[in-house]
Amino acid sequence: MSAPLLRVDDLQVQFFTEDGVVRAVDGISFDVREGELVGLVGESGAGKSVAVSAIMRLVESPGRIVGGHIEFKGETLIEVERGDDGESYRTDATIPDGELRERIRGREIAIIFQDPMESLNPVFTVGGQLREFIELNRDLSEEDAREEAVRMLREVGIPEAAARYDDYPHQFSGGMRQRVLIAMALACEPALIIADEPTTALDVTVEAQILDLVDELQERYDTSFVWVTHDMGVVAEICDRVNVMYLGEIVEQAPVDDLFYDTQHPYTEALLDSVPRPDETVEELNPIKGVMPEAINPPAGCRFHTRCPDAREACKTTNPDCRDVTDGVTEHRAACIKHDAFETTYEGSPPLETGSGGGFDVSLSGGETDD
Ligand SMILES: Nc1ncnc2c1ncn2[C@@H]1O[C@H](COP(=O)(O)OP(=O)(O)OP(=O)(O)O)[C@@H](O)[C@H]1O
Ligand code: NI
Repeated sequence: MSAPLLRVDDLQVQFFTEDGVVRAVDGISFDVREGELVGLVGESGAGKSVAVSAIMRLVESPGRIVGGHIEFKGETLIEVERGDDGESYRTDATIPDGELRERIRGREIAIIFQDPMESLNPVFTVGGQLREFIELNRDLSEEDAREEAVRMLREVGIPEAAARYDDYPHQFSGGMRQRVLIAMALACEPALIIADEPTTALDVTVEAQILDLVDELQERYDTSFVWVTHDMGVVAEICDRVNVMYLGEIVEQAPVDDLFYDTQHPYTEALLDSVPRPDETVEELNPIKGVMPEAINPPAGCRFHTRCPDAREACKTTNPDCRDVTDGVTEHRAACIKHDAFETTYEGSPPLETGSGGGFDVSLSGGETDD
């Protein structure tokens, strides 16, 4: 098998706040192969956005990448090691800031955010912004860049693209603005697009259109994607492989079908039970019990044990790594000591009372209760 396009190895990102250190991303590893669409899914606060912004070294202060190694096409986007003094520092293998900005960002790796208004400038026309971006990044003349911009707008399904070229962002609907951002992301034909909940703010019909578009474009351009979402329906529809995050860690990692039909982690099970599934009609949805604990002071042992229906005494002390729990062929990993792959005392350990009493139910959309 060829080397992955993107390899994230033991990434750790922390925020140094007045209240203490937030372990937002706490040692995650995953990779993305050519042409693959890889999902990053989990509740609000799991660390999804921080993880993807670390790939482009866009973590904002007081946050810092304090450990790990990220490789893209064999180049080191970042490598952080801990020195003898306990401080973390970038190794010499890490490519310099200027090079990352000029050679990688936008050209090789593009990012699409949830809110297009944050990425589009309201005082310039949509077409003008797209044209300028193409001109800057692809060494085209103004005229050629303009033509290319119109072509890209057409490509992402903007009706009457040439006529809409001179419109301002506010004259576009939310879905149309998101299409413009996709056009901008695709404009340099990057090898990888990182999308952080780009459809979350859209209504379901528009979301479905955008997801179809992404599917189609992915096939045509063979672009790889990292797709951040809290929506298992979106995962089912577009992902090839999936990473499930909980409190800064990846708890399950699998090809999408295995994740749905051969679920190995109780948190993933809970996630699947809490949302309507495309493949099943259920009488009633079961929201995940309890509130996700704070990343500033995560529970000892398995971080999910405070809400886990399968939790036992042993789960209070062992924080399992994410390891192969099935046949070793499908690359299906989970971080749960109930599996034989973990030689622990789980079997003989007494069950824990969790989740069921008190607390309140959380929905995936970010802490609102559904009442
Ligand atoms: N600037 C910041 N300062 C302090 N803590 C932060 C900062 N940004 C993020 N965090 C913390 O990092 C953790 C991960 O946040 P992140 O935004 O990555 O979650 P997420 O999975 O993307 O959630 P959502 O689905 O709501 O977007 C959270 O505990 C969050 O409070
Ligand atoms: Ni986020």
